[in-house]
Order: sequence, then C-alpha cells, then structure tokens
Amino acid sequence: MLGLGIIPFISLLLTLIPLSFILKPIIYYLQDRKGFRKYPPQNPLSGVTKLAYCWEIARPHKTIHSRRLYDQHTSTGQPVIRLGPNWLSFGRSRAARDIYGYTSGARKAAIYDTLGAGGGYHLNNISDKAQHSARRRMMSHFYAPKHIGVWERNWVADSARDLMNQIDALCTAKPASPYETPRPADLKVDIVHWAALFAMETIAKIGLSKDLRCIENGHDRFELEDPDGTKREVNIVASFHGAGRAAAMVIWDSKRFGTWVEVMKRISKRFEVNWKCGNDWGAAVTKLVHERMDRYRNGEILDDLFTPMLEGKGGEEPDIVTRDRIAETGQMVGAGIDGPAVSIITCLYGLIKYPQTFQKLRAELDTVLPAERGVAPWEQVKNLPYLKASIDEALRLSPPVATDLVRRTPSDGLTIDGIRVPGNTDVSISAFTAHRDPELFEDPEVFRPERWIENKGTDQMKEMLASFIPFSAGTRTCIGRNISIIQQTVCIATLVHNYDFALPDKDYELQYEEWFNLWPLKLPVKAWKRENFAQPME
Ligand code: HEM
Repeated sequence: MLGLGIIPFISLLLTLIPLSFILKPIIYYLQDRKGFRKYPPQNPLSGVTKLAYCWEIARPHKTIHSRRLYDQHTSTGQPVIRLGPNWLSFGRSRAARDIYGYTSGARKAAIYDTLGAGGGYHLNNISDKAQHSARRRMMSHFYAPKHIGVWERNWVADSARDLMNQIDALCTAKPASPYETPRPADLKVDIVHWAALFAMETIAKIGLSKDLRCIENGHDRFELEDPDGTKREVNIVASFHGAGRAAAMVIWDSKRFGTWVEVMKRISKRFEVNWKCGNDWGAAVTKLVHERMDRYRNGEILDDLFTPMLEGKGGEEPDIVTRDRIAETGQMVGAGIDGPAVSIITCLYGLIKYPQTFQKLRAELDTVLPAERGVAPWEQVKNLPYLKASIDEALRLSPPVATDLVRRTPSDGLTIDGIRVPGNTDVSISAFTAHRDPELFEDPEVFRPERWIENKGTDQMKEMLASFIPFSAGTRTCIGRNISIIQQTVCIATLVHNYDFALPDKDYELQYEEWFNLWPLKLPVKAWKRENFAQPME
C-alpha cells in the first residue's frame, strides 16, 4: 500500500468512488465521442446523466411530458433533442418509420431488459429477437382477427349492455337548448370511470374467461389475501397505475434501477405509495393467473388469450414458466385496460366537443343500426368509415402510449430522418410528436376525423399512415390491436347511438396525467337518452 495507512486509504477510496461516479459522466460528456453535444439537451443535465430524464418524468408539472418535448422540438425548430447522454429524440414524423418500421435494424433498448429481469418476461419486454419471435409465434394465433366474432358474441356485447344499464340510470332530462350549460348536479357520468371499467371487464373476459362484473358493480375492487390470511380489497386500475408511476420515475437509468428504487422508497412518500400499489397489482394478476390455471387443471376447456400459455396447438406443453405467464398476463390486462379506455375517452371527448362530428357519426350509425335503443353489434358497425376515422383521429391526437419508446441503433449505425446516428445509440420519437407534424396533419390540434377519409389513396395518406404509430410499428407492433378495435368500436358506437352528452361547459379541456401512458383524469358529462331515432340529424 506504498506507505499509505489503512484509514487514509479507505478515506481516499470513499472520496474517489463518489467522485468517479460524478466525474465519469462529465468526462464522457466532454469527450463527446459520438458528437451529440451539437444537439440541444432536454434540460441542462441531459448530456451528463440519465437522471435528467427521470427528473423530467417525475417532477411536478402542469403540462404532460410528451407535450413539453413536442413544444421543445417545435419552438426550437430542432429535429433532434438530446434526452440522455446516449439518447436522442427525433421531432419530425418521418423519423417514425426509420426507428420503428420493419426495415429498421433498431431493437428494444436496455430498459425493457431491466423490466423483464425484475418482473418476468412478456412479449413487450423481451428484447432478444429470437426469443421474441418464439413467444410471438406462441401467442399470435389467439390474437388473430378471426376470433373477433367469438369475443363479441361471448363477451363484449354483454358488457356493452351492462354499460347501457348503468348509463341509463345516470341519465338526466334533455336540456331545453343544445347550448345550455349543464347544472353541476347533472354531470353524473364520468366517462373516464366507465370506459376504464368497460375496458377492464372486456379484457379480463377475452384474456382469462373471467367475468369481473366491474360494470354491473360500478367499481373495480378486487379481493386479495395477504400471506397472514388478512383479506383486503384493492382497486385494480389504481394499482396498475401506481405500478406505472413508480417504474416510470426511475427506470430510465436502467442499470441502477434497483438502487434507485431503494433510494426512492426511503426519500419519497409518493414513490413508496405507488410502489406498494405496484405490489398489489402484481398480487392481483398472480391471483387471476392461478385461478385460470386451476380451471385448466380441473378440465375446463376455455378459449381465451391465456390458452396458448397452457397448451400448444398440438396439445403439447408450451415452453413458458409460470413467472412469465404472470408477466404476460400483466402486460395483456394492463394494455387491455389503458389503451382501449384512453382511446374510448378521448374519442368521445372529441365527438362531444365538436358536435358536428358527433352528428355525422350518429347519421352513419343510423344507416346500419335499427331505429331503436340497443347495443351496436360488431358485424353491423365494423366497416363504417367515419367511425373508424373518429377512432383513428382520437388515437392521433392523444395516443394512449405517448411515451418515448426507446430503441437502440444497430452497431453500424442507422439513418433516421436523413441524419446518420452512430451505432448503439438510444433513439425515439414520441407518437404525440409524430402525430402533430403540420405538413401531414393540417391544424394538428383539431379533432377532425375527415382527414382520414378525404386523403384516401393519396401520397399524403401514405405519409400519414407511415407516421401514425399509436400501436408502434414493424415487428414490435401491438399484438392486441384487433382486440382494442372491437372494444373501442362497440363501446363508442353503442354510446353515440343511444345517448346525447354535454361537457361541463363549452371551454372544458380534458386534463391528463402521463407516465408511460396518457391517462385522462376525469370527464364528467351530462347524459340523456336519445329520443328521436327517426330524425338523426335533429
Ligand atoms: C388502443 C389500444 C392500444 C394501444 C394504443 C396499444 C399500443 C401499443 C404500443 C405502442 C406498443 C409498443 C410498445 C413498446 O414498444 O414498448 C404495444 C405493444 C403491445 N401491446 Fe398494445 N396497445 C393497445 C391495446 C392492446 C391490447 C388490448 C393488448 C392485449 C390484449 C395489447 C398488448 C400488447 C402487447 C402484448 C404488446 C407487445 C407486442 C410485442 O412486442 O410483440 N395492446 N401496444
């Protein structure tokens, strides 16, 4: 030890270790081997530490993260913003296909591996290509469109009927004039609440053959039993959202995820509460999985999204461990709640806010549905262009997964939006930004379903579709898209056919919270039963 005593040596180490923790990133930043210093940082520390992005996500703010990033791209006119020492955000829509498309060589970045290692591997967090293809082959047959009719007949139509019963009970009198501002007491229907229950009930049925009866009960409370035998109830959606909040605060520094979780549990009450919700979410999913596996062992033949995790096409045992069955179910149920619910909420919000779109959709529904109250059957409404355009327009304006989906460039680099990006760099474009390019989407902040109809068959439409990434794209595109389409289509068509709605006032703006996903906070509306089916354009 060259004459250095043990105590001075330990003191030196204790000084150098934290110093290297701070110095290393600064040296990396100053060396600027990849030439990223020329790009404006998201915040002053983005070039030095990933914690800068954690801070951007977790800090209190009035404006959601996706909009802040979009504003930064547009106000600075910068196509590239540095989100982390090795992470670039792109701001022009044409980057979407370069990053996520089939021909992109980029693969999922390290945060996905960290999430998988912590909680089990599911389709979304497997980054290895071969493993992902094997899992996708195992699951995809059951997500295929040919199942849609079965799902609707067996499950979704019943939930839509229960939803109508609940909304009927909350309806108030028709206003004297369409311009009347509703009385606060008449704002009885919170669309956020009912859309979440509808999405959750339908995905639990389609995914696990489980009828949670959330709509009939009017809540999502679920009974758990602690190891000491204590029984308690948790709210499933709140637990799932807690898990999302906690992970989204720290996952971006993925190598030190475990450390930051422990630190945050000690210093942040908000984190600790949300982390505990995440544990409840894990316990609820585990219970659902064990119940489903018991039914299989007891000989029940069920046809749902869980089936391929129990039995292969030839009756063989599939190559999946129970931990991954739980992870896969968590991903399926979580995605099946958030994606469709957000899309139903934002679509209805757009339709109510722009009444001419509501009336146009109602007129279209009247061409195929009987002139009486009732659930809109999938077979009748599945091909309606204005209905599809309204759903797409909501997904464009408020993509449920608006977050920066991180991909890593291949080792020899990748050209994105004409810019050569070095290998092993993290890259992303938020769907929120990609969907607002004014060159492709004129008046991008306006809900205008017509844009998806007028441009049909044009080059403009090709470009719009290439930039439209609510379900991501390429080999990692959403596998649940068909399921979400039936959830959204049946729910929206049923509500627009049977009810009229009014927002709290004409300037009402839907507010969101954003972590990985966009969550509308509340959408209280006055609802009343549609009276005249013979004159849809009243
Ligand atoms: C409007 C509804 C939905 C939207 C907007 C949506 C969006 C997305 C997006 C953006 C991704 C890519 C995520 C990433 O790269 O990290 C994704 C993947 C995925 N989604 Fe969805 N989703 C929706 C509904 C659903 C439903 C209903 C399910 C299941 C029943 C589902 C299951 C999945 C799965 C398993 C993946 C991973 C696919 C893979 O990598 O192979 N999603 N979704």
